Amino acid sequence: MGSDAESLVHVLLVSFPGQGHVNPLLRLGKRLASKGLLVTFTTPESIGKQMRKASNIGDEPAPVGDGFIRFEFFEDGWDEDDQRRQDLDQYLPQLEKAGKVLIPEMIRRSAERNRPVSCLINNPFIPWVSDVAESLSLPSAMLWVQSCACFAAYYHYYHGLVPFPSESAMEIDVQLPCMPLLKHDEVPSFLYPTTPYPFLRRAILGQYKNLDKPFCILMDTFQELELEIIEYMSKICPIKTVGPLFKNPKVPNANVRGDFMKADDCLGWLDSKPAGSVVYVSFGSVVYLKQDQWDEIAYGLLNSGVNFLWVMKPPHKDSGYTVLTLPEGFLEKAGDKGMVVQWSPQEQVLAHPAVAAFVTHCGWNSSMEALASGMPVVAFPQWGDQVTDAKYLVDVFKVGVRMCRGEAEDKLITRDVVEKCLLEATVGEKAAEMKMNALKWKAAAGAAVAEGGSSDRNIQAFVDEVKRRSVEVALAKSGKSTVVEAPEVVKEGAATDGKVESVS
Ligand SMILES: O=c1ccn([C@@H]2O[C@H](COP(=O)(O)OP(=O)(O)O)[C@@H](O)[C@H]2O)c(=O)[nH]1
Ligand SMILES: O=C(/C=C/c1ccccc1)O[C@@H]1O[C@H](CO)[C@@H](O)[C@H](O)[C@H]1O
Repeated sequence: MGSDAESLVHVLLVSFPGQGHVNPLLRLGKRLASKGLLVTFTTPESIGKQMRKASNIGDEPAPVGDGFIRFEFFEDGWDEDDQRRQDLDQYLPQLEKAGKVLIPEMIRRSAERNRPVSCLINNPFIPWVSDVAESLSLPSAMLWVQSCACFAAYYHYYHGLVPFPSESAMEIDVQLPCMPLLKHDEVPSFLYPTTPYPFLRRAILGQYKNLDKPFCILMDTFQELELEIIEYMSKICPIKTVGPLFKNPKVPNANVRGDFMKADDCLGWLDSKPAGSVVYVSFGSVVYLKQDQWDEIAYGLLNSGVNFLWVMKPPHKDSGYTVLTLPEGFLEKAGDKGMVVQWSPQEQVLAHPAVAAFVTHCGWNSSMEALASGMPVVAFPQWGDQVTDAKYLVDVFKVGVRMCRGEAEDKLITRDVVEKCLLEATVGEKAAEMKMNALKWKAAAGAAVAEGGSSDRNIQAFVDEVKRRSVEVALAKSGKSTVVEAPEVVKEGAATDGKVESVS
């Protein structure tokens, strides 16, 4: 490593190995690096292998703006093809067991190589990272990768602050402070008593047990988007909004990516299509539909006559899902009107002028990417935060039409409904209105991350705080007492009124 990188304050980012977790944490990493930090990004080697294969991840730190980002993966202690990784109730404890040994070792090695770690940052599902930080007397922060509205919903559920659907009252609506009334099926669906995904509820709520440990909760949203609930929750928790993280105005650095699969080339095909003529269809990295629903979407696309780019990702080999197929003759009937890929360069697709609307499962990354790209959506939520995101996209942000309600609905959405929604989102008055709203959000998102915008100021304040704490950590480790008057100004000696003291 060059001496430049060694002189920088070093933060370690630890990610749960899911695409929807890696993407925002890596984007945060790039943003922090661009502001002059050395960032190490880590996640289990099982995913590290895929990331190396899909993207150009080298062994050397990559320069990003004023700083650097590097990757170092860790073994989770299971064989490469262990199927238990698909079962979170088994995998999360294993990850914790391995991580609690290997992350401190990684930090020790770093210190030996003259780049001591000053702060740890994790994303949900792996709250033990804050315990590791605490055990090493290091500060920690957490990046929440969903909306602030969902953060608030889980918070109120965890602390029993308002009634949620329960076995005795399944269909009650939920009123949270500073939020619109959520119908029972607009509450994050892992909180339903009947959810088939209780392991995901446990995984998410695990973070709330440790919520007092991180000194800062970073969020991939922006103040102007969720103003009231952000202000409300900021009085309870140390929240800093830093989104949309995928927009890095100063240093796009497209070379550092965290895709688990190489994206298929579809941009040339999009280039050949007229402006605003294509519908982009993708359900993220985890959701896998049933074959009959897939068929209805296929016919809905054909019948609507729109051009379409459809992501049909292969299921994980251990997921137990059967590989989906397209109806017989589908591709021939679609001809040049349609393209089907296994994985797309989604950020670029959403920014492409040929794309008119996005049929999405409403994962938070996809939702933010759509909003920040000025892209209207057809909301097709399946579970978890997606049902709440869909409510916001359609009723609050007013950039979408609703194609379904999600987990509690449990019914087949027919080809006629699919066709109707596609047309509603692409032609006519409503489509124009949604596009106008989406463009307003795009401008607001751009302003939030531009120099001096709300998210940029928050990132800068966070970086300053990490730097300030890094001096305290270094002095504490060297056995000296410190007084900090202002960020980056450190004096040895006794504390006086209004000043922060830290003693080793
Ligand atoms: O073909 C695809 C599908 C998805 N994504 C990216 O994968 C992430 C999916 O995250 P999201 O929260 O939307 O859904 P999840 O996969 O976590 O359900 C987003 O950043 C997308 O841009 C992509 O790059 N190409
Ligand atoms: O990433 C996940 C879930 C991963 C998982 C599930 C089961 C077994 C192994 C891994 O969920 C997505 O997270 C996003 C960020 O929290 C969220 O916005 C999406 O809606 C989820 O699909």
